[in-house]
Amino acid sequence: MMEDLAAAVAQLGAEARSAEAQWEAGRTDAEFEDCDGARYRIVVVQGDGGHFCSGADLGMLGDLHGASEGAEGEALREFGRWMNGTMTSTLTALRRLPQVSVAIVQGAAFGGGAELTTATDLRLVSSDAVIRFVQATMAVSPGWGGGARLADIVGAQAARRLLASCAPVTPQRAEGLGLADATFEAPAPAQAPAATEASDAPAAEEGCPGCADGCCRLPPGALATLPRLVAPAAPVSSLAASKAAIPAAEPLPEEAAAFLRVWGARAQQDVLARLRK
Ligand SMILES: CC[C@H](C(=O)O)C(=O)SCCNC(=O)CCNC(=O)[C@H](O)C(C)(C)COP(=O)(O)OP(=O)(O)OC[C@H]1O[C@@H](n2cnc3c(N)ncnc32)[C@H](O)[C@@H]1OP(=O)(O)O
Repeated sequence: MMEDLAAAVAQLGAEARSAEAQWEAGRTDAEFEDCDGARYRIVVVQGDGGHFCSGADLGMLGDLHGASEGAEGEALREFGRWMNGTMTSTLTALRRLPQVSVAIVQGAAFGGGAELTTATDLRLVSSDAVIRFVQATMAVSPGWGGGARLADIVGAQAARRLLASCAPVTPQRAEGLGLADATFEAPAPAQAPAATEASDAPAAEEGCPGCADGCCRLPPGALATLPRLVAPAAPVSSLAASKAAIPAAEPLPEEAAAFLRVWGARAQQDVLARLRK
């Protein structure tokens, strides 16, 4: 999934740049003439099989963990560096495409999949969708560049809460947060996935900082990086200006550094060991 997305975004970017170059050079052919200098006007990101995106491959993460316990997780850390670099640059490239981009979120958008929802200009969220930033339950922080983008969309404090609580975000809550620009009825009756998970989370322990979403069960260290992840984004005047303002490198280098500090650490390895049982 990661390589396919990277290739598709690179292709779109190349076509948009070449179309703009042709337009400027006055060399437009029939295909471009009626499309304002670019072959595509809008980019839609949508999942299949009833879900938007389930994030990183947990089976592979479990295998990597098992294969590299003796090597102190070097294989896992190497994968984390590759995934962080590839997914952050791909989603930043998607975010910077000149076309208007729209995520159509149906079913689950979990972990990296939730971060993928932040990489488009707009989000249309189906009634059966659940968006869930589960990274902290795996003792890691956003690794696809989605922390800063989430703050840009919902504001820094709401982003901290979503990243710290790992709470399932329903379409209604997403609309209230501004994470959904519109909601629509799911095409077919579908059981919303994992929306009930919050109900089986342990009740907040006495003295928990007031979060009823079960953040008490987060592994130690999972929250250590969050305060630095969601720096307030600079105000932007227009969609074009907002895209031009996005640096081609990862949105927040410290977001990548924070991720690589916790990726492959003991807390994550303990979570992966439980997944393998
Ligand atoms: C920075 C990125 C971040 C990190 O690396 O820390 C991550 O993204 S970690 C991954 C976070 N994602 C999850 O925790 C999602 C886990 N999956 C689910 O909660 C459910 O599968 C769900 C809600 C996506 C779909 O539920 P549903 O009941 O509709 O289907 P199944 O659960 O039966 O799943 C069908 C089939 O897909 C396999 N599957 C689903 N998600 C993953 C995944 N992330 N990695 C690998 N495989 C996944 C699941 O095992 C089933 O396979 P099968 O062979 O049919 O048993």
